[in-house]
Amino acid sequence: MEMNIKKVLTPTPGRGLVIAGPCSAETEGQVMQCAKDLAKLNQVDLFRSGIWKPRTRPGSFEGVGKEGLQWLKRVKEETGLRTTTEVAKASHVYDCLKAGIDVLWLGARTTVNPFSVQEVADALSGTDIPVLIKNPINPDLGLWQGAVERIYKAGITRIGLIHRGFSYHGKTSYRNVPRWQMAIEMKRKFPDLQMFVDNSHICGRRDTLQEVAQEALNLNYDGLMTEVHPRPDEAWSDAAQQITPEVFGEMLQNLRLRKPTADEVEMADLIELRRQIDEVDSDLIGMLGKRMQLADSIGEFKAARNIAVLQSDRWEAIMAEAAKAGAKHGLSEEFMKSYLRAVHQESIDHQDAIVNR
Ligand SMILES: O=C(O)C(=O)C[C@]1(C(=O)O)C=C[C@@H](O)C=C1
Repeated sequence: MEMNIKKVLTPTPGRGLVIAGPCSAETEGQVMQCAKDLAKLNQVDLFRSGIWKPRTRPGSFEGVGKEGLQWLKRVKEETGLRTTTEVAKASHVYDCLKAGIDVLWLGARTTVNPFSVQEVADALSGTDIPVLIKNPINPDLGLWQGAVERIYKAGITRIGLIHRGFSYHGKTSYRNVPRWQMAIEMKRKFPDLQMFVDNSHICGRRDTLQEVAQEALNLNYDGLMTEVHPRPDEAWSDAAQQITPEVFGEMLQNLRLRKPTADEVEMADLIELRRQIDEVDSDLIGMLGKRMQLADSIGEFKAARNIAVLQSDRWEAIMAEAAKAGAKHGLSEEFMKSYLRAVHQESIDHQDAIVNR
């Protein structure tokens, strides 16, 4: 789909874009205090706060509702900070437009549902308010892409992406695993869309916020969305991941913005290193091709003798040996596992084609 996308926020040279504010607007006092403290940092581009909170189970704090929009209006009047909040229904959009909210965002639980996205898109039609779109809860790039397309088709041209990580059933130190490759793929599909990292939802805790924000800047994200609360421990939602404006200010100080690419002088050295990488890649592909030819021969052997393609004991042995060899060369266990799984599947596919002939 041909798109003419514009920036949601205009960057200040030399620093990344910053969206910050409490997870939820709780009281007028809490919102105003947070906004005033953040405004003092002089680095915040947009003040965020949840007014309607989609909670997993009923009974948790579900947001103050419409009343909170007036507090955001006051934030803008008294601090000059532009404001943003989450919308999930047509009525939310109308209320926000009436209250003069500057930017809207679609949450992960909305992006996941095309009916909801379409309802919001229809309500947006005829307006030109910028919209940020969080990734869906599950790692389905199509849903994220679909949400962008629905909002764009409604006539919105200032659209951005928020990477908040994905639900994961296994053991992990993240609240929502980042799966950076999904965001990278989204950037590849939509190079003009600004990309923000929601480090609060990826981490779910305070001590890793900085590390994840830096990782995003290393990957050339445009900025971050972080949850900041004047008294994080007392927050009515997501207390564990919120930090004070002061700690947030320190975090911003410590973040290093990266240049998008090398300048002309640096480029010469980079070109030589890239040439060497191309050579190694070409060798690796040649070796993989050779490996698959051997798998084909084993496939012929098995076809002639009616032997199963999968040989679990042999594969276990290969995995164990390769993990050790990989470690010696500085390759992580995680990388070795996914590399070997891909090789094994390709080998099985090759042999399947032969034994099924
Ligand atoms: O050794 C075999 O029997 C093979 O088929 C080769 C191979 C491999 O690619 O290394 C592929 C499938 C088996 O599960 C185990 C190993």
